[in-house]
Amino acid sequence: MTIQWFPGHMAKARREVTEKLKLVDIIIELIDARIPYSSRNPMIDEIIQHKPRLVLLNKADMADREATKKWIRHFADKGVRAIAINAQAGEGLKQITAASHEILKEKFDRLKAKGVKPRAIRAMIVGIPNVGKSTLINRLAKRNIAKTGNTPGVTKAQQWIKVGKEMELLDTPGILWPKFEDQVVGKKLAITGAIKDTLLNLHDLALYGLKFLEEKYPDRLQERFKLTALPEDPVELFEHIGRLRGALGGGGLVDYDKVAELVVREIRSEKFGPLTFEWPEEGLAE
Ligand SMILES: Nc1nc2c(ncn2[C@@H]2O[C@H](COP(=O)(O)OP(=O)(O)OP(=O)(O)O)[C@@H](O)[C@H]2O)c(=O)[nH]1
Repeated sequence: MTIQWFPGHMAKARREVTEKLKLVDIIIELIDARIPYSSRNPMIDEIIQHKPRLVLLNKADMADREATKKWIRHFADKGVRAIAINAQAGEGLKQITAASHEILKEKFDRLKAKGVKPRAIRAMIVGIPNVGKSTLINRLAKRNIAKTGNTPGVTKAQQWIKVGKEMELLDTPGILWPKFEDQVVGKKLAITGAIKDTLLNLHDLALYGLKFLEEKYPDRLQERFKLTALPEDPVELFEHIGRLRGALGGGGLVDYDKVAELVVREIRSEKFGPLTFEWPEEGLAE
């Protein structure tokens, strides 16, 4: 689903998350393992304040394992617990309750010392659109609950979903807006499919993807497009791919639109294997 984010929507989304903060012990922040920086809401720290949090690197099946390990260490260095999961296949989900327990241990021990009866941990999932919030909620609930495509601003009665005996989850996730200002962030969101019907020029996006592959995964690029060498000129690369794949138009000329479409589609559908588009050592501004 695509949401056009206007200032009013952002204020409303923020307000909704802020209100629900009071109901929960912990925030489960869902991000995309392929773009852990770009898939975070730009104001997340400000919004959730000092509320304990667990970061889930979702879609880890589509990300570079090495990068995911590094990101987990990177978060740990900042004192934030992060876990890699695949919400679609239900992988890594057992760790969620265990990690939440650890994060909240002190708080719950304090309550216990005060004589408060032990209770389940209350949690809420937050994240930008398309990061996998509904998929995860359904997985954790073991049934179909969250409608994919909740729009911020549409309030309904809160319900709690039991996740085993030890956790309760708000049935509606907090949907927060993505980063917009930075063009490269926009490209990363588009190339991973977080923004589908992209306003970005498809040629630009394909070029970005090819350049990224050339820099980070040159072997995979060469292999897939049967390249003996990587051409300097992107036009040459487009020509080569077009002829190889028969992406031709009138007069047998290479159709650049078709090539761009093909490149973006193949990157999104993992034809180049699992890819991570940003690494912690790049020192992206936090
Ligand atoms: N490969 C892979 N795909 C996933 C994973 N989690 C979710 N997806 C897919 O990502 C897409 C978006 O998932 P949703 O659960 O609808 O995302 P959402 O965050 O609820 O999206 P909004 O409702 O727009 O806020 C769907 O096509 C899911 O099947 C995962 O771990 N791995």
